[in-house]
Amino acid sequence: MMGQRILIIYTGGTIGMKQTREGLAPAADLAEEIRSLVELGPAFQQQPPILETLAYDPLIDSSDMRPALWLKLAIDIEKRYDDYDGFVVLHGTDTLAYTSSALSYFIRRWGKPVVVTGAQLPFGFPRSDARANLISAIEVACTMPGSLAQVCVVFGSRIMRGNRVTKISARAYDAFDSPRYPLLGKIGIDIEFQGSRRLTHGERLASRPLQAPADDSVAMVRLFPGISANLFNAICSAPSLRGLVLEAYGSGNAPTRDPALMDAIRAAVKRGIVVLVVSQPLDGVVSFDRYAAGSGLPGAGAISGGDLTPEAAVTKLYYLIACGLDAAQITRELQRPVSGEMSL
Ligand SMILES: NC(=O)C[C@H](N)C(=O)O
Repeated sequence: MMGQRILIIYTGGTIGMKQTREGLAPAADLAEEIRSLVELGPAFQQQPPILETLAYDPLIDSSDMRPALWLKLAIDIEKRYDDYDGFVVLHGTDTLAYTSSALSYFIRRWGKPVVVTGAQLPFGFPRSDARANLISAIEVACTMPGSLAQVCVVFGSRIMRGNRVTKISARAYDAFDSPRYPLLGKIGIDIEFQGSRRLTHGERLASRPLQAPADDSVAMVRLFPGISANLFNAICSAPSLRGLVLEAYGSGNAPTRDPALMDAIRAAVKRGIVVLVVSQPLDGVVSFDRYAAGSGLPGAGAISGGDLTPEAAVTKLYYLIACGLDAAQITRELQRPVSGEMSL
């Protein structure tokens, strides 16, 4: 029997960086290192996987990631979907949670693992996590049970649903967590999958052609004590704005004693801007009826994002815009999951 065929797409990030005078910067020779990778886990001793690589040009620090690139990544994977058993995406950690969320929506074929990973230290550095993360990602791509196959993030000791992760550390090797949803599995001496985290896909939108969404069609605002209607109006006056993620306090609370702010939100919604509310705490869920202070936002026409992470919320808005939906359709689609990103 042949080994699994895995395509490794290298987008950049610390995992393949080299030291330059300006600091760490992406370098191209990681693809060579991957090809010569022999130190694969026990799962491969009998049947080594067939690894192929696709390196992007230019390689980027993930701070340069853009919505159009999510679409390109999704198309690159979809085009090759039948040729491989699984996909590994090597990505910088800074915006990895956005990309893994975006891929869970933008890739509209299901049934194969798409594993996103990266590293906190470059491949060649002593004590780097790059090799371990890469090998774990390949092993997960080869062995993930079909019933569990989805866009996931493998990093440090955790296997997580792609649209549930958030970066929690710029220093620890366990840089990501899935605070609002259980892990898909754990990486220790063995890789242990949690078989019950099966995913049901919303297939409704899969036939709609995707257009790269404009960068400035989505914005994100985090509430803070002192936030003013003026500031909110200034952001919402951008003519291209279609959707706004509002990071509210706790279970969706906002300063309801500031009628000007609530009026500004109401006016934005009236102009066709979809306002999607998520919760600021790592382990937060929007539940507007818990506090009186939670009544302001739905009263102004904002929509609950439930337990969506901010990353999954922003990318979902971009995705629904990429599907060509209008404000009423976007509002409707936000109430249900596309790809397991929210609990109902
Ligand atoms: N650890 C990393 O990969 C950070 C890097 N700045 C990136 O996101 O590309």
